[in-house]
Order: sequence, then C-alpha cells, then structure tokens
Amino acid sequence: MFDSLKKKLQNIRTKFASNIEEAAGAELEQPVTELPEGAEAVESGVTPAPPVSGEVPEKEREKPTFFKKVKVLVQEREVLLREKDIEEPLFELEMVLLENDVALPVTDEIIGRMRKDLVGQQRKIGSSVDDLVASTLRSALCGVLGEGLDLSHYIREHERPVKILFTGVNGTGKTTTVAKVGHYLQKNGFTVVIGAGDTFRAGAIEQIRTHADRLGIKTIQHQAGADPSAVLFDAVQYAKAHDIDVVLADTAGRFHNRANLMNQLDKIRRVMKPDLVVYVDEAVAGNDAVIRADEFNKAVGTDAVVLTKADMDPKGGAAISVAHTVGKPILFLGTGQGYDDIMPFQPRAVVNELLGGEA
Ligand SMILES: Nc1nc2c(ncn2[C@@H]2O[C@H](COP(=O)(O)OP(=O)(O)OP(=O)(O)O)[C@@H](O)[C@H]2O)c(=O)[nH]1
Repeated sequence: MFDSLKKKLQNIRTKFASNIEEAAGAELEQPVTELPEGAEAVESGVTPAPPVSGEVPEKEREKPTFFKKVKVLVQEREVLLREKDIEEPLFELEMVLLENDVALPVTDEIIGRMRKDLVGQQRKIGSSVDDLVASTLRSALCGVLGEGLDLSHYIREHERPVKILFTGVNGTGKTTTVAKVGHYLQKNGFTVVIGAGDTFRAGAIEQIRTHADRLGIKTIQHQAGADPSAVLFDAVQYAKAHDIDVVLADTAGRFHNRANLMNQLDKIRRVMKPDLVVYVDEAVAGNDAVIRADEFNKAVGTDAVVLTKADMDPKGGAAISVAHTVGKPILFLGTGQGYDDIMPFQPRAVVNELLGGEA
C-alpha cells in the first residue's frame, strides 16, 4: 500500500537530513574548544580526560572532521534553521506530494506545517537528524489526516439500531464494502442486517444477497426497480423488531450532479434517517476521488469516507487528502477483494506505514 509515496518520502527525508546537517555544520564553524563534554566519547566510545584548562592540545584541534562535528555536536546543540537551508527539500517534497495525487491545498498545508516547525526555530536535533525530519513530517501528516472514526465505539455510544447509508459513484466497490463492513461488525460482536437499496442496477440485489448469504447476514430486499426508500425503511423496521445493532444500507451508484438520483437519495435520508452517511470511492482514483467526495458532501452531506482499492494504489494521495478536504474522517480503507480486506482507518497507523516506526 502506498509503496511509491513511501519510497519517495524516504528519499526526501535523506535530502532534508543532509541539508540540515550541512546547515548545522556551517553553524559549527567555531573553535574546537566548544566541543561539549563527552562529545568525543559519543564518537569513539572512549571518555577523554577533561582538559585541565580551556587550552586544547594541538593534536585535538586537528581531530574533528566535518563528519565528526555533525555527528556529535549537531546532536547536542540546538540549531537555528533558515528558509534557505531547507528550501530545496521542501520544494522536492511539494513535488512528490503533488505527483502522488495529494490535493494542492493539502500539499500546501503539509509544506506550511513543515516550514513552520523547522524554519526560524531553535531545534534540538536529538539522536539523529533523520529522527528530527521524520518527527516533523509525521506531525505534518497527522495534522492533515485528522482523527479518524472508530465505528465500534460509535455504535456502542449510539441508540440501536445504528443506521449506516452507503453512497458513491458506480463501480467503486460500494456493495463489496457493505459486505466487508457487515463482516467486520459481526467479528466485533454486533448483529447486522443489510438493506438491498440498489434496486436500479441489474443484478445488484442478487450481488449483495450473495455476499450477505455467504456471511450469514440477513438481507431485506424488494423487487428490482422498487423504491429504495421503502426497502431501507423495511430494513430499519426489521432491525427494530429483531433487536439488531446495525442496519447497513446499500444504494445505487450515482454522481452528485444527477438530479433525479440525488432527489432519490434525499428521500432515502428522510425516510431512513441514517445516523451515518458514508461516501465510498476508490483510492486509485486519486484526486478525482477527493473532488467527488467534496462535491458529494456539499450536495447531500457526508459523515465519513471509505476508500476502496488502497491495495492497488501506490500513491496514497486520496487517503492523505480526503479527510482534510472534505472535513470528514476516513472510516475504512479497502485493501483487497476478500471480506477481511478492510482496515479501520487509523491516521497514526497510516503515517507509521508511510514513514516507518511509531507515531
Ligand atoms: N482490489 C480491490 N478490489 C476491490 C476492493 N473493493 C471492491 N473491489 C472490487 O471492485 C469491484 C466493484 O465492486 P462493487 O462492490 O461491485 O462496486 P459498486 O460500487 O457496488 O458498484 P455499483 O453497484 O455499480 O455502484 C469488484 O470486483 C470488487 O471485488 C478493494 O478494496 N480492493
């Protein structure tokens, strides 16, 4: 997942680190007498005898190479970075994000956060320059990814049945996602019913029914062409009558600019009164998915987003951009065609995946 972006971010980190080391090295063009106590020990593993006076023997004076200074002193000191020190890697980072389909405003936000964190600040580098860069990038990415939404927690906190309406454009994986979410909720101890609200596309009712049967989930369905509001109303009634925790409502794929289908969705909302409207799109669509999600949200409102086919998306731009752009959390990432191939979206876990290590 997101392999291309991951690789490029690693290269950018190296670039940032070498620029910062260089900047820090330039700051250290000072007499060797300023070597901090024990600095030699870090490099050589041997604790030198402290100088008796401020005088440093001639032999010592020649010792520190640029590498030594950077390796030892930079880690000990606070460094004041200027814009020009990181201008080049910042620009490269901007290009990498844009090439990997991160939306322009989100790219600007990440770059802005990195700049604010690094430029004009006295930063103590700590154990390594790369750690400093990684932690700055980590915090910039976490900033745009937001908090996510824990569905199990949400269900536990709300009156049952919790009604979740799935919407989105055709063929992005909505029906499969309904089945996967049903399976995920069952595994987490909830009871589920599915409403076969896509009465429009030929074969859609059979498709969701087949998934549900395989997973042992009850489906509420009407004839093809029936009013989806009526189907989903029945699904909610069934859940109430049978003490079911969650209603998952499949709907026909639609574009936000198709007035008749959007009116139909309005009616579904009035009749079914969903607790969550979930917009489903595919991560592989990149920026298009982000734009569609935003337009959909503006047209009918969205509470959360699922991005499918993240397993086929080396870039990761949509996953990074959509929450910040739409202002709504990503609920899940679809990571394959199997029922278990769904991952609750945890921003920190995604950042860990991109940068390695712990957020
Ligand atoms: N690789 C991969 N394929 C997926 C994922 N989610 C769904 N698919 C596949 O995408 C295709 C379309 O999925 P559907 O669930 O039929 O799409 P839909 O959005 O319901 O389609 P409409 O009913 O036309 O709106 C199927 O072949 C799914 O197996 C995913 O996370 N990864």
